[in-house]
Amino acid sequence: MIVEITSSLVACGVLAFAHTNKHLSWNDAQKIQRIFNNANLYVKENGKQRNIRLYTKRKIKGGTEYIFQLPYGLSVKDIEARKHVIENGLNTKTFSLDDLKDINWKKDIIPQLRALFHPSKAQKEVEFSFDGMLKIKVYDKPLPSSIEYNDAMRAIDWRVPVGLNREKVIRHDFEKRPHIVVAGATGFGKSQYLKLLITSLIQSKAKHVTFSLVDLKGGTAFQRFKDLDQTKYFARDPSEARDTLELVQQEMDAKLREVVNGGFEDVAEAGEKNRHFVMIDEAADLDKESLAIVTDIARRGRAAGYRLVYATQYPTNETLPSQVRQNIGGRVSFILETAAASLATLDEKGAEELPEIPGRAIYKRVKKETVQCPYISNEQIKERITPHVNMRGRGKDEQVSRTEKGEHSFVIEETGLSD
Ligand SMILES: Nc1ncnc2c1ncn2[C@@H]1O[C@H](COP(=O)(O)OP(=O)(O)OP(=O)(O)O)[C@@H](O)[C@H]1O
Repeated sequence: MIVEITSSLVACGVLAFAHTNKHLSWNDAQKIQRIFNNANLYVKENGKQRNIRLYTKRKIKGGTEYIFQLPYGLSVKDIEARKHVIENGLNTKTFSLDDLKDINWKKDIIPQLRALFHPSKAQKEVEFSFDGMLKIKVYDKPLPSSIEYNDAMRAIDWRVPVGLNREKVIRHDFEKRPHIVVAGATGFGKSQYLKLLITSLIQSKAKHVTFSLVDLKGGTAFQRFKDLDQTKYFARDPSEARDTLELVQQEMDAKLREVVNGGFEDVAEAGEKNRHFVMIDEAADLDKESLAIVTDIARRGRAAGYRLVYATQYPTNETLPSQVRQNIGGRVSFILETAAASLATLDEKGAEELPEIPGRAIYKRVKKETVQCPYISNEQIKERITPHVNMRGRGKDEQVSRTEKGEHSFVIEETGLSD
């Protein structure tokens, strides 16, 4: 009897509270408009405040898309920079009258009310796009925090997986955009992503891909790939890196001459199938001479079939010179420590606001999107690359040589890499 009276009193209290505080039952479109207003995302025209206006909404997989009209003068970039404010607002601990229908009034009400306010209920994520109208996708659940790699995600031709959004695998096309930057604070998935890149290229283009691997983290990231048939150069300190890059530059020059002398614009037109990937992990540790060569590869590599993958934990205007940035068609950024680092990588803020989840990244070509990079285990890598590991006794016609200073660097005569 006492329990029933208490329950009824609490229920009346909750209903009265919800009724007098109508904002608690606002839908997401209303909340978004309110958040825009409070975050100064509006314009003033002839002394009047102009806000975003809801045009329509529609259900999408995992959430709802709201389509708004933007007032003249409100910039999409400004809105994107406040993504975290909008997400926080949508996830502020509130409940709607709808939530009350799940309450069992015959049971103890207090724990059920507590559960309603529990933060785990608040996990909405938003994504923006603009095509004349501002589209805000509100997802009820966040992207998975870990996705295991499987072969359905593999590279297709030179289109290499970057990660998954909520609908599909997003791939980077190295034929359309020959170079990428990979940036991220330590421990959030750069090396893991480079390993995925190499493995998936081996899976799709074993006969046509060549690697020059520059691993300035002491050889740890690329170690398992150094004996691949496809690995031509392997360097693990700044001096070996310089030697390697000089050799790569000479070869690139020769290839360019060949292409031009053949009367072609680039390797694609010349029908050349091979591509040479120069991958550098911790590019900030390159010396000045090496950085100049990397800049040259970024500038002239496309036509010669040379592809640059430039990874760094410290993206700044010095480590990412403007000539490199101008020629980079794709950027993959894991969480970064500062807005300045995000600006240096993506030309805009935002990577500093990513959740602290390894593998969570912003991928930017022209537009950007948030993805979860698949996780590939060392066992999975081994399984896929072992047939390509160059073992003595396999009777291959190979020759290991060393660059002048690089005791561990080697050159394998290119055999079996082309048709
Ligand atoms: N895509 C991913 N999915 C799930 N976990 C991941 C992913 N990428 C990385 N991790 C986890 O984070 C750890 C660190 O990743 P990784 O070595 O790639 O970081 P990093 O950015 O290269 O760091 P550092 O610059 O210090 O070497 C991995 O050992 C793994 O446990």
